[in-house]
Amino acid sequence: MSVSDQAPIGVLVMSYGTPESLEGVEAYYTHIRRGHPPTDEQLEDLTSRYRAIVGGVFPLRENTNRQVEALQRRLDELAGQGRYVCYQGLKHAAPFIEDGIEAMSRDGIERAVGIVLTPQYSSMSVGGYLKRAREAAERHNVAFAGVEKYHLHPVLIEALAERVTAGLDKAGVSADDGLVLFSAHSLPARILEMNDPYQDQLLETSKAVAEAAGISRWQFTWQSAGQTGQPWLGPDIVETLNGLAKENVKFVLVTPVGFVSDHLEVLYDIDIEAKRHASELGLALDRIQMLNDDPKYMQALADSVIGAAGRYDEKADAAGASGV
Ligand SMILES: CC1=C(CCC(=O)O)c2cc3nc(cc4[nH]c(cc5[nH]c(cc1n2)c(C)c5CCC(=O)O)c(CCC(=O)O)c4C)C(CCC(=O)O)=C3C
Ligand SMILES: [Fe+2]
Repeated sequence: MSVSDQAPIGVLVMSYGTPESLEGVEAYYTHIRRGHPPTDEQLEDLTSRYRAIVGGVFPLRENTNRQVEALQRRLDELAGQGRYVCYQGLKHAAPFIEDGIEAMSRDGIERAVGIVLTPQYSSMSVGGYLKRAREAAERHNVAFAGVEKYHLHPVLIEALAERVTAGLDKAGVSADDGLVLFSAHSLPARILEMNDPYQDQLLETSKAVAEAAGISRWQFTWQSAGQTGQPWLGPDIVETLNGLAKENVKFVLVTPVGFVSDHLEVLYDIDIEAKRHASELGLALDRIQMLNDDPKYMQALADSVIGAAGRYDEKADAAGASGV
């Protein structure tokens, strides 16, 4: 093995990003809206949702920091200290995806792997992250290998199944009495015409978790759809809960499978909004604990990163074999 094969590989850990303070919500929202500032009403609406979950202090960033530190430790354990070096790259906040690649380049990193903190691929989610990362990497002459998905990684499925079982146990409900409601962030319905794998992968994750946890009663629903005037994928969780109440379901365990962390779409959209709606319907609603820095989740991420980095070794082997 040549010296360069031992050189550290940069790991760009990407996520949606969250503001650093309530004052930072406007700049964050403007970035999400591709540079168009929100109206006062839109800004107040989003700020009040953050106020409701974090009460003015911002724990959300620290949560991501902890995940990246835990992934770094796991990679060190699996591959040896110094083999992988993690950097953050956020979609809508600093350090942006491009900042992460730039930092790698400054540190002399020549090869990078990118992974997103969401398990399923959509051209509108993971595809967008990887495109930005790849373009930045090209500008900086850093080789880049992206992880597109890990939605059926056996250790991820195990981690989610454990949390489903724990959620049902906590409620004192057997696997057959409660209904497990898998959920994920909706996207504009036009992704269906684009043959996007998002919906299929979400259903594959849900089915695998249900099987691993021995659950027979489960459904999948969308949540957190945007208001863009165009149709988004449905049914939304509110409609789904209405239907379940009519079927006399008494307990629902919401299991977000497209999210891995405690953030706004979970702490507000499920814990406050969906819960309030469920209670109006006389339906008990609880949610699984999010994975955050769960050791099994870290294992699934580390394994996916090492798998993607393996593509560099294959290339090196092929080059060696052909004498290039
Ligand atoms: C697929 C998907 C994921 C899951 C995959 C992934 O993780 O990437 C995700 C995650 C997240 N979305 C988040 C926050 C927001 N998303 C918004 C708006 C939008 N999301 C979209 C899609 C997704 N979003 C889309 C198509 C829009 C419309 C505008 C656009 O085309 O981009 C808005 C604007 C206002 C609103 O509509 O509420 C906010 C505040 C936070 C962080 C919250 C925190 O701070 O904890 C997280 C993890
Ligand atoms: Fe979002």
